[in-house]
Amino acid sequence: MKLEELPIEFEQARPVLQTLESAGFEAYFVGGCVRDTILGKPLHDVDIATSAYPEEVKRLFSRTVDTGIDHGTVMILDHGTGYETTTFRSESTYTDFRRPDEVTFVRDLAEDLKRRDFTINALAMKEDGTVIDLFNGLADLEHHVIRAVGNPEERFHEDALRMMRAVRFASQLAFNIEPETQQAIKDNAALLTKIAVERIQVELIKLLTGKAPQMGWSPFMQTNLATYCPTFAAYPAGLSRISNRLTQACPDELSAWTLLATAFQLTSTETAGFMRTWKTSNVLNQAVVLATKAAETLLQESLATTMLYRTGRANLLAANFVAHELGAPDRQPELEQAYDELPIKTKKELAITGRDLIQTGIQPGPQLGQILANLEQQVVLGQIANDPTQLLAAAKQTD
Ligand SMILES: Nc1ccn([C@@H]2O[C@H](COP(=O)(O)OP(=O)(O)OP(=O)(O)O)[C@@H](O)[C@H]2O)c(=O)n1
Ligand SMILES: [Mg+2]
Repeated sequence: MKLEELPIEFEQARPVLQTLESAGFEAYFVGGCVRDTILGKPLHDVDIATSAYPEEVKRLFSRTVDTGIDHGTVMILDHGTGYETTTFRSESTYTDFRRPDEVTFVRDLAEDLKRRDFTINALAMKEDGTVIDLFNGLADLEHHVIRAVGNPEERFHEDALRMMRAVRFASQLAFNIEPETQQAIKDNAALLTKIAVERIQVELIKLLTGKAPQMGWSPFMQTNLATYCPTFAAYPAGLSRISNRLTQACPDELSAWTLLATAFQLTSTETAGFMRTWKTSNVLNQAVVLATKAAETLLQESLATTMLYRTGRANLLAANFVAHELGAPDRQPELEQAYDELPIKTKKELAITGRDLIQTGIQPGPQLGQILANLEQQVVLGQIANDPTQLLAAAKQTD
């Protein structure tokens, strides 16, 4: 197969391949960029593999950075925004189910491709668009199949995260996992416990935000990968709820986490602990706690004005998505309207500050905080205008 018209990203990287080739080396585009081009999907990074050893690559270009030199990866900055170029590798034994014990550089493309995870990811492309397909990746792309390269068991022993990659690609591409590959995941699912939670998390979120989430979620459940994800084994009912209900891609990471916490029926404290186990950022954790609370409320009743205010716009949208997926009516337009009509959106917008109150003679302290909080609530509820004169008068009355 030869692709006649290549996306602009390849055109820009072409001089890198040409330089390597004129020096007598082989060089190819590899991995996700080839797969996504054939699928007609937009590219996010262009990876290059070459027979040149790292030192040889560095001699051929004037500006390079050793981004992963031990693994053979050099960043070439001579053209465009920079291209990661990795020397063909053949990896030996894997004792920890994560990384090879040692990396051996080789001159042969086939050696490199046969240690890659799935046939659709083991395609290489020359700079002229010729596709090298040693493992029938093109047929699998055409038939929408995720199949391990060679022996699936070996591939999952090399890196157990690949089992999560299988289910996330199934969701992102709406592909089916080939039965032997799926069976090998089931047989080896427990190896997931060897993998860092940060790496699992990335794949889990890609699964939930993928365009066909059930195509990933269903093998994720059937192979027991779900049970070996941190914390998940404690929530069988919540997991089934997602299996039975989820139909749409989560619009973002916030919605994905909110979906999990809501389906698992976590309290705010439990949600915060759950997110800490998954090692997500504090900013995201706080948002998920608020959105989960709102989603749980939306599943029972409508949201009070103070809750709209406390939750915030982005968290409300996530809460509505999740509540809707889990069976509540879609209230997005009315929630957005109600939120946009709030007289103020944050405390910062309140027309007076603590300092203003102190200037009128109110003593600093907890009582002042309480007065301010009451005024804030009254403004949110539309009981008083957000006007300094009126707010100060009301403050004096309560003092
Ligand atoms: N555990 C892994 C991770 C990556 N790869 C190989 O390295 C390539 C690039 O990896 P990565 O960028 O992580 O994945 P992509 O397939 O490019 O997918 P994405 O679109 O998410 O970047 C993959 O295509 C695959 O050939 C692999 O064999 N095993
Ligand atoms: Mg990639």
